[in-house]
Amino acid sequence: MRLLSSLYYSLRSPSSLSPKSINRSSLSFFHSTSLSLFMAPAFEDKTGASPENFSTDDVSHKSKVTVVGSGNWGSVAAKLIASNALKLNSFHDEVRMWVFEETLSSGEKLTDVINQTNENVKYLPGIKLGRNVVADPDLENAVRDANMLVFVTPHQFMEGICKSLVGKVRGDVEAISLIKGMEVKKEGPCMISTLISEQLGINCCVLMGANIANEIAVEKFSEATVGYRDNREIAEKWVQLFSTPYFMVTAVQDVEGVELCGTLKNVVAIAAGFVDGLEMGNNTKAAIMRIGLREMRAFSKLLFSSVKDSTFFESCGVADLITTCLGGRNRKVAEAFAKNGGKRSFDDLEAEMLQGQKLQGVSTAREVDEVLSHRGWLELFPLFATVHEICIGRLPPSAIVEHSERKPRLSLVEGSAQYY
Ligand SMILES: NC(=O)c1ccc[n+]([C@@H]2O[C@H](COP(=O)([O-])OP(=O)(O)OC[C@H]3O[C@@H](n4cnc5c(N)ncnc54)[C@H](O)[C@@H]3O)[C@@H](O)[C@H]2O)c1
Ligand SMILES: O=P(O)(O)OC[C@H](O)CO
Repeated sequence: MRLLSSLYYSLRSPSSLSPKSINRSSLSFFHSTSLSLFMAPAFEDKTGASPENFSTDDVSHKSKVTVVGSGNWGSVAAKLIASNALKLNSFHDEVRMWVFEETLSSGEKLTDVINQTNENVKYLPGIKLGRNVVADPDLENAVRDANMLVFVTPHQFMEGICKSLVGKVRGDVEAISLIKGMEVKKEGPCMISTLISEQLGINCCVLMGANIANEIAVEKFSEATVGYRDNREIAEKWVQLFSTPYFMVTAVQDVEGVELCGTLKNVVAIAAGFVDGLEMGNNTKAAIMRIGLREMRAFSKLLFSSVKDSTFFESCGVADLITTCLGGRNRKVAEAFAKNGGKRSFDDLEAEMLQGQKLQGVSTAREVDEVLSHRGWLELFPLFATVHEICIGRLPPSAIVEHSERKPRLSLVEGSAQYY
C-alpha cells in the first residue's frame, strides 16, 4: 500500500515531478482535467483527539456530517468519515448515521446494536465503525444539525427519502451522493444528485469509484472520484473528508459524467455476470466490458454533452467498471441467474444471496431501457437493451453475446451519436 501511495503522490503532485524527467504535455495530461486535491490530514490534526475523548463542545464553527444510509457502503463511508472527523479540526467529532430501522433475528433493533457494539452487524459485520459514529433511526433528527449530508442508500429509496426531508435540512447544507443509480420521470432521466438538489434546494456533488465496500472496510488501497459542478472549494472539502492513505480521492468538474459512470457500470456488470454464468471465458467478458464502456460513454454524452472523455479514465470510469465486473454483487447475482437458465428471478436470488443488500443493475437496466425506448435509441445501445430483455425473461442469458454486437456500432463525434 505504501508503494501505491507514493506512486499516487508522484503522479498527482506537481511538486514531486522533476521538470527534467517529465515534459509539459505529460504534465498537462495529469492535470488538465482533474484536480489533485488529496490533502494530508496532518495539516490540521486535532491534538489529543481520540475515540475516548471526542468532544461535542465549542463546535459552532465546525462542519457537522450526517450519513444518510447505513447499508454495506453506507457503513464503510461512515467509518472513513468518522476517522477523519476525529483528526481534522474543521469537522465536528460526532458523525451521525441514519439507519433504516429493522429488527434483527435476535429481536434487537439494528440501531441499538450498532450503538452498543459500534458495528453494523447486519450490513458490515466484523468492522468497527469508530466510536464517534452515532446511529439514529429518526431521519429528521439525524439531519437537523448537519451542514454536510452524505447520501448513500440504494437508489430506489431516494425519492421517498428526499420527500420526507423537504424543509427539514439546514439552509446552508452541502450534500454529496455516493448512490449509483438514476430515476426516470415523465420529463426524462433524473440523476440522483439532481433529485437531491431539486427536491431539497441544495448543492450536491457526487463520489463514485472502484469501491467494493468490503475491501475498503479492511483498508485495502483504492481510489475514488468526486464530481463537482462549479464550486471547487466545496469539492476540496469533500475530498478532505473522505481521503485516507488507503482511500485516495480526486475531484473532477463533471458531476454528470462521474455519476453516469457509477450508474451505468452496474448494467455492464449484469452482462459480465451472464458471461460468467455461461462460462464463456475471459475474452468474452473483456469484449462485453469494452462494448459496455463504449455504450456508457455514448449514453452519457447523448444525455449531457458536457460529459468529458477524461472522466472515463478516472476511478469512477474504467476502474469501477473493472472491479464491478470482477467482484461486485451485480455480477455475482447475474452469474447465478444465468446458471439457473433465467428460471429464478433476480428478486429471489437477491434476497437469498445478498440478505438485505440491494442490487442496482437490474432496475438501472430497466430505467436505461425506458430512456432508450422513449428517445428512439434502442438500436444504438444493443448491450444495454439486451441486458434488460434478459432480466425480464424476454431473452435467454446467451443472448448477451448474440445480441450485443449484432447491430450497427456507435461512434461519437463531438458529442453527437453517429454510425461508423
Ligand atoms: N456496497 C458497495 O460495495 C458499494 C460501493 C460503492 C457504491 N455503492 C452504492 O451505494 C449505494 C448504497 O449501497 P449500500 O451497499 O450502502 O446498501 P445495501 O445494498 O447494503 O442496501 C441495504 C440498505 O438499504 C436499506 N433499506 C432497505 N429498505 C429500505 C427502505 N425502504 N428505505 C430506505 N432504506 C432501506 C437497508 O436498511 C440497508 O441500509 C448504492 O447506490 C450502491 O450502488 C455500493
Ligand atoms: O457490488 P456492486 O455490484 O453493487 O458494486 C459495488 C461498487 O459499486 C463497486 O464500485
